[in-house]
Amino acid sequence: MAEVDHLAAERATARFDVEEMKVAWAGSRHAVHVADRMARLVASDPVFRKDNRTMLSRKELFKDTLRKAAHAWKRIVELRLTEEEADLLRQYVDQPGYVDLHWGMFVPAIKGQGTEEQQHKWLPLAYKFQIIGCYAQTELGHGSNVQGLETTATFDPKTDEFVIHSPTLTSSKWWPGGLGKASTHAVVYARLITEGKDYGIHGFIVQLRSLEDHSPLPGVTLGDIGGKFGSGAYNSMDNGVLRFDHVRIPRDQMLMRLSQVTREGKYVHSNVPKQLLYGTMVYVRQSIVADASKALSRAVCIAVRYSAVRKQFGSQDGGPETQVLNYKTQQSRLFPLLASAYAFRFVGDWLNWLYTDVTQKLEAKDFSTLQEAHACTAGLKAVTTSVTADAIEECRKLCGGHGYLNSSGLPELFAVYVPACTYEGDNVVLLLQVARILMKTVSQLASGKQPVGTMAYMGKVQYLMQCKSAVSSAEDWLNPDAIQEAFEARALRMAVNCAQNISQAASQEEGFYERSPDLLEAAVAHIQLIIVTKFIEKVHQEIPGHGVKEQLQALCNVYALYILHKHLGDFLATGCITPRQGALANEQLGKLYAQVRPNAVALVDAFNYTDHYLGSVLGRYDGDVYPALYEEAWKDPLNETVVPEGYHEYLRPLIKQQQLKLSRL
Ligand SMILES: CCCCC/C=C\C/C=C\C/C=C\CC/C=C/C(=O)SCCNC(=O)CCNC(=O)[C@H](O)C(C)(C)COP(=O)(O)OP(=O)(O)OC[C@H]1O[C@@H](n2cnc3c(N)ncnc32)[C@H](O)[C@@H]1OP(=O)(O)O
Ligand SMILES: Cc1cc2nc3c(=O)[nH]c(=O)nc-3n(C[C@H](O)[C@H](O)[C@H](O)COP(=O)(O)OP(=O)(O)OC[C@H]3O[C@@H](n4cnc5c(N)ncnc54)[C@H](O)[C@@H]3O)c2cc1C
Repeated sequence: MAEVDHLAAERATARFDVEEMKVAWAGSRHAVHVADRMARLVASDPVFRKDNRTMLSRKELFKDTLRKAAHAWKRIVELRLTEEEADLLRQYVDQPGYVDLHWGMFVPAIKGQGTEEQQHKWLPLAYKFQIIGCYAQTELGHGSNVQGLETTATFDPKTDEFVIHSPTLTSSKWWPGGLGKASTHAVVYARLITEGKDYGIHGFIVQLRSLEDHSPLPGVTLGDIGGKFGSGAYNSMDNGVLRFDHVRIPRDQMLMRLSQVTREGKYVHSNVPKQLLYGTMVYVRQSIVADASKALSRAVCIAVRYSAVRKQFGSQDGGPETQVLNYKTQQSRLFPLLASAYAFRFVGDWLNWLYTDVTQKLEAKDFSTLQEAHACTAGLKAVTTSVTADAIEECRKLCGGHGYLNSSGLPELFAVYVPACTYEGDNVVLLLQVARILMKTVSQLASGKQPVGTMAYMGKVQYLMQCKSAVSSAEDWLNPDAIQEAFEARALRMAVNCAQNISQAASQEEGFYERSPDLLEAAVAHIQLIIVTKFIEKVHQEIPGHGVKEQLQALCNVYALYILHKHLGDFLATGCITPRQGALANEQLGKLYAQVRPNAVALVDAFNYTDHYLGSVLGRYDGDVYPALYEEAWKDPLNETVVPEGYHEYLRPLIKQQQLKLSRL
C-alpha cells in the first residue's frame, strides 16, 4: 500500500464497497485471493522485472522471455501450484512467449483431437515440458482460408508412415508462435492424402527439433519470421516459418479422434461433424474474449487514475486547476470504455460457461449447440478485440503527451494487443461467419423453425419487426426492458433487411458477397445485443456488497446507451426509435456519467491490479505520477552518458563548421 495516497480523496468519494466489487469482477472470493497471491508473487520477484523491456534488443528480449518462462516453471514446481494458480502466475508475468502456445494451443489440440491413447502418450510429456509444442496451421499463402492450406501429409502404406511435405513456397508454415526458436514439436495442419485421394485438412504431431541439441531434424527448415510492430511488445514471441522436405512420421501421429487412416491406408471418418477439427480455435477464441477485458481494464485503469491526477486550466477566478477527469469530454470518452471493460468481463464469463456446456454436450455426442458456440466465440472474439484495440489507443490519447511515453505502459500494451484483431481469425472473416449463421436463421423463420440460444429473440419476428419504443423521458432509458427491446429490434431488422436484399440477387452467394459490408454491421448489432443482454442478466442476479449492484447497474446502462448513441444511425434507419428518443438516450447518458464520476477511481481499483502488472507510471496506485515520470526518464540508455555517442563524429564538426563560417563573416 502506498505511503502517500494522492488519490485518497477520489477513493473517499466512492459510494460502494470496493472489496465486494473485486469479488464481482473476479467471479468469487476465492478467485480474488488466488489472483492476489499470484500477482504479488510475480511482482516481488526480480526475475519478473519488466520495466526495462522496451529498451532490450530483440535477442536480449527473447532470452529474457526464455529466462522468465524457465523461472516461472521452476516456481510453479517448487510451490506445487495448482493449474489455476499456474495459469494466473503466467498471466501476471505478462510477457508473450512460447509457453502461451504450448499450454494454450498445443495441449488443447491434442486433448481435443487426439485419441485417448494419443493423449496418454503425448500429454504427460507436454505437461512436464519434456517436449515443447506449438500450433502450426497458418501458411505464407493462406491463413483465413483453412481449406486452402497446401502442406501435404501423404500416407505411405509400405512403411506405415505419413510423408509431410511443403510443395510450394506459399505452403511454408508462417506465423505459429513458439515455432521460430523454442518448440521441439508442432501440431501441423496438412492435407491428408491416402489411396490417391485428398481428404482435406487434418492435424499431425510432428517433431521438429532434436531433444538432445535442439537442431532441426532432417528435412525440416525453420526459423523466426522477423521483428514485429512496436518495441518490446509481441517481439518476445518467436513467430516462425517452417518447411518440410518429405519428412516421415509414424501413422499414429495423425490426430485420430475425429477420423483415422487404417494400416492399409483406408480413410475412416467417425460419425461427427467435420468442424470439430476447428475445436482448438473455438477454445482459444473464448479465452481471447476473457483476455480482452483484462487488456481493456488495464488501459482504462491507467487512464482513469491519471485523469484524476492530471490537472489542466484553472477556474475563472484563479482557483485551483481542474482535474481532467472532471471535463465532460474526458468522461464521455473514458466512462464508456470503463463500462465496456465490465461488460466484456461478464460476457467472457458467460462465454466460458457456454463453451464448457457445449464441450460436455459434444462428449455426449450431442452436436446441436456447435453452431451456437461457433457464432458466439467468433463474433464475441471479433467485437471485443476490435473495441479493445481501439480503446487502448483512445486511453493513450486520454493521457495526453505522457501517454505516448513507453513508461506509461500504453504503447506496449497497444502493440501487444492489436494482433488480437487478426490472430485466431481475422475479425472481418469471423463476423462474416456470424452473418452467415444469421442469414441461415432468418431464412428458416418462415418455415416456423424456432431459433434457440442467443438467436432465440429472432423467434419474436412478428413483434420485433413492427414494435415502437415506448420511451418518453430520459429516465425511461433506465428500464432494461426498453433497452433490450430496442437492441433486439435493431439486430433483427438489420438481419432481415440484409436477407431481403440478398434474396434479390442472382444467387445467394452473389447476394452475400455484394451485401457483405451490411452483413458485417448486422453481425456487430447481433453481438452487441448479446453483450448487453448478458450484462443485464448479470445485474439481475443477487450481488452482495454495499452499492455494488447499483454501480454495475449504472455501468450496464452506460454501456448500452453509449452503444445506442454511437450506432444511432442503425436504430433510426431501422425505425426502432425516433430521433427524439435517441436524444433522450444521450441525455440519460450524461446523467449516468455524473453518477460514475465519484466512483471512477474505485471502479478501476476493483480490478485489483498490482503496479507491476499495470507497468505504468501514470497508472500507479498511489497516483504519485510526476516523480515517477521524472525518474523513469533518467533510466533511458540515452541518458547513460551526458554527452551522447556520436557527438564527436557528427555534432561537434557541424557546430564547429557553423562557428567557422560565422567567424569568417
Ligand atoms: C494461445 C493462447 C491461449 C490463451 C488465450 C488467452 C489469451 C490470448 C492471448 C494471447 C494469444 C496468443 C497467441 C495467439 C495465437 C494465435 C494462433 C492462431 O492464430 S492459430 C490460426 C487461427 N486461424 C484461424 O482462425 C483461421 C480463420 N479461419 C477459419 O476459422 C475458417 O477457415 C473459416 C473462416 C471459419 C471458414 O472455414 P471453412 O471451412 O471454409 O468453412 P465455411 O465458411 O464453408 O463453413 C463450413 C461450415 O462450418 C461451420 N464452421 C466454421 N468454423 C467453425 C468452427 N470453428 N466451429 C464450428 N463450426 C464451424 C460454418 O458455420 C459452416 O457451417 P454450415 O455448413 O453453414 O452449417
Ligand atoms: C501475432 C500473430 C500470431 C499468430 N499466431 C499463430 C499461430 O500460433 N499459429 C497459426 O497457425 N497462426 C498464427 N497466426 C496467423 C493468424 O491466425 C492469421 O494471420 C489470421 O488467421 C489471418 O489470416 P491471414 O493472415 O491469412 O489474413 P488474410 O485472410 O490474408 O486477410 C487479409 C485481409 O483480407 C480480408 N479477407 C480475407 N478473407 C476475406 C473474406 N472471405 N471476405 C472479406 N474479407 C476477407 C481480411 O479481412 C483482411 O483485411 C498468427 C498471426 C499473428 C498476427
